[in-house]
Amino acid sequence: MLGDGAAETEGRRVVEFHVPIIDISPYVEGADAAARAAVARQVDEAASTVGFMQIRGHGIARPVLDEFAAALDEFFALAPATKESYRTAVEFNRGYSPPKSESLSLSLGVASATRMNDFFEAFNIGTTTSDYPGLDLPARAGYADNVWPAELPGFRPRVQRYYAEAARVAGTLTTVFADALDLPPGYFESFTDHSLNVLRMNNYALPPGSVDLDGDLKGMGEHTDYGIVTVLWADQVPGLQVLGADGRWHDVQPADEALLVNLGDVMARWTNERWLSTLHRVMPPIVDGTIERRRSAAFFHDGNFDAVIETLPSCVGAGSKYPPITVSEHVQAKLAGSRALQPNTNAHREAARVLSARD
Ligand SMILES: O=C(O)CCC(=O)C(=O)O
Ligand SMILES: [Fe+2]
Repeated sequence: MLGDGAAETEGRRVVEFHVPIIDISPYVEGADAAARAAVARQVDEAASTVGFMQIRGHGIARPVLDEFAAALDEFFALAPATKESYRTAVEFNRGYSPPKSESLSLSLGVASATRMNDFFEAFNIGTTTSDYPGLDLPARAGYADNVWPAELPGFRPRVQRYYAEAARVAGTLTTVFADALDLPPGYFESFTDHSLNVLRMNNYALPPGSVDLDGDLKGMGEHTDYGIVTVLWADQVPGLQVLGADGRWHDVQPADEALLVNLGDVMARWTNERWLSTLHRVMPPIVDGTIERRRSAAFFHDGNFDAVIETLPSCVGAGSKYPPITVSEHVQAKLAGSRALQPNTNAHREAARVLSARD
């Protein structure tokens, strides 16, 4: 029996849109099996119905988050020409991305009317070849060197501190996922022991009066994240919208002390869409006719570049919806869309969902 407000569409329960808050401290603190199992059940429910959740009890100390936010402010306050000097070649997802230099909807092969209407600016860091000296990982497959702003000596240690914490939380989440999917403990370790990770720090800000709010302007175009799981820190300012199973966009803001978590395409492929790689976007947060500044930082845990992703045996059911693919092949196709503006022709399932969304 389905409860009030629930219905069934194509075999999937459609529940009223809600991003649940889940306390993951039983996993962070190593509590007993029963407490962990209760967390895994909540994660399975959220992953199967919305693909987004909020986590508390993640163990990231308040000062680490505050220092990280302060570092982000310092970087984005630099002069435009200084920030520009930290751009890297488009094939490397590193350094500075100025406003309107990327188009996230092209990562799905969906062209927007003006193409370049994503006004976010970003600074990216990620896993590098030198993090795994024994493995000889290819820079071109996503392990490019980081760049750091020389003007701000305090930026690097504060960002790296948060990055390490976000990586720890992502690792804990994959432990929860193995339990939630009834897989052997540590199942995902061999797919993530030299994981492509990227931290994208986003700044959504345009000087008052500098914009024509023509309805096509977006903070960040609609997209699904590419990898296994994303840990998202965000200001409590409106802007983020998530596509619900009802085909409508819903506003989402993090609760106090919570981080948002959403699943990416690799997880949807592994689970044959038992779990969702949910579409989301950022609309301009307009307050009193002006765009209100908003910051976020997405930590993408994508998996080893050479990991082959094929449907988990427990999720094959009536047949796989996706052929096997390596993490690198998938991520590079998506990045070619968003950063090099070559529409991704291999994302039919997600593109169809964007085009059918009711605004
Ligand atoms: O700014 C946000 O809340 C979302 C950012 C996002 O979706 C991304 O960086 O992939
Ligand atoms: Fe995203």
